[in-house]
Amino acid sequence: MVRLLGVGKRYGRGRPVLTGVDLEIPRGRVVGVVGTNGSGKSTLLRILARVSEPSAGTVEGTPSIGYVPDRFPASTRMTAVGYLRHLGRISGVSDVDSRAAALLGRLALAGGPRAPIRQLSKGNAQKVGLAQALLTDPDLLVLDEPWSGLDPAAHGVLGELIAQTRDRGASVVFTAHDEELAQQHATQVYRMTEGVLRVSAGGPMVRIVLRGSGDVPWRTELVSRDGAQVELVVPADRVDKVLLDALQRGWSVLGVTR
Ligand SMILES: Nc1ncnc2c1ncn2[C@@H]1O[C@H](COP(=O)(O)OP(=O)(O)OP(=O)(O)O)[C@@H](O)[C@H]1O
Repeated sequence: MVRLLGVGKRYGRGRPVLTGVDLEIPRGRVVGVVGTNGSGKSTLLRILARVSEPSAGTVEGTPSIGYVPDRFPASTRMTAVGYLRHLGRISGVSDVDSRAAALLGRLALAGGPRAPIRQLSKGNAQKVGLAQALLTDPDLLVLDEPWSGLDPAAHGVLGELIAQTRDRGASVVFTAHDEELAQQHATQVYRMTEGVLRVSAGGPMVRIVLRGSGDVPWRTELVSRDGAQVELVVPADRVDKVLLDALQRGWSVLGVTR
């Protein structure tokens, strides 16, 4: 349904934020993208949502899109239901009032559907953002860190909404910081490392902390580097190889957490 080929992104004259990203999102799939702060996840999602153009490569496919950015802009004077009604009418949604009320009810929006959006907390504004993205039954639902700011009850509802979207044959792409959470909800999980996207192994992951100097040769596994200390998240079946390789290169192993 959507395919990115060799997608790159650079803001102004800065260093590339995305490099050679190939990604195919077929119908009925849920794709999770994990990675550290600043690795390029939101940039990738903005390109998928068509609110940003890539600097290199191509984006194929023209699905209808529902997009929730990492921070839903909650500056409007409208009420939640008024805002959804307005958007629904622009998009030609026929039963917009009942759909909006049902979505907001399900997400348990604090203050109810007539709550003024400007007065909502981050999590509640996020719920209006989700309702807005789902209102039109899009072919592709793009969710940037949808779990952040949501309370545990809403976590469950979000999981159900993602599964229902998948079950009606649409696709979902989301970002998350927590690999386990991503594996729980996605059919396929990718890891973004400094703008390079790789399939994440999917099996159990192991955290390794090393101390050493010089280049880090395990780029796809790199989570963070703080001076001489490096943290990697490695698929369990690669742990022995990475540890052996690290010791041979003169790194010390500070910790292994399974
Ligand atoms: N509009 C912009 N102009 C210039 N640089 C930008 C812009 N948007 C993002 N960047 C830079 O691109 C890099 C990747 O940012 P991005 O928001 O895509 O990362 P992220 O993985 O989503 O991070 P986080 O987990 O913190 O949300 C960062 O270095 C960021 O500073």
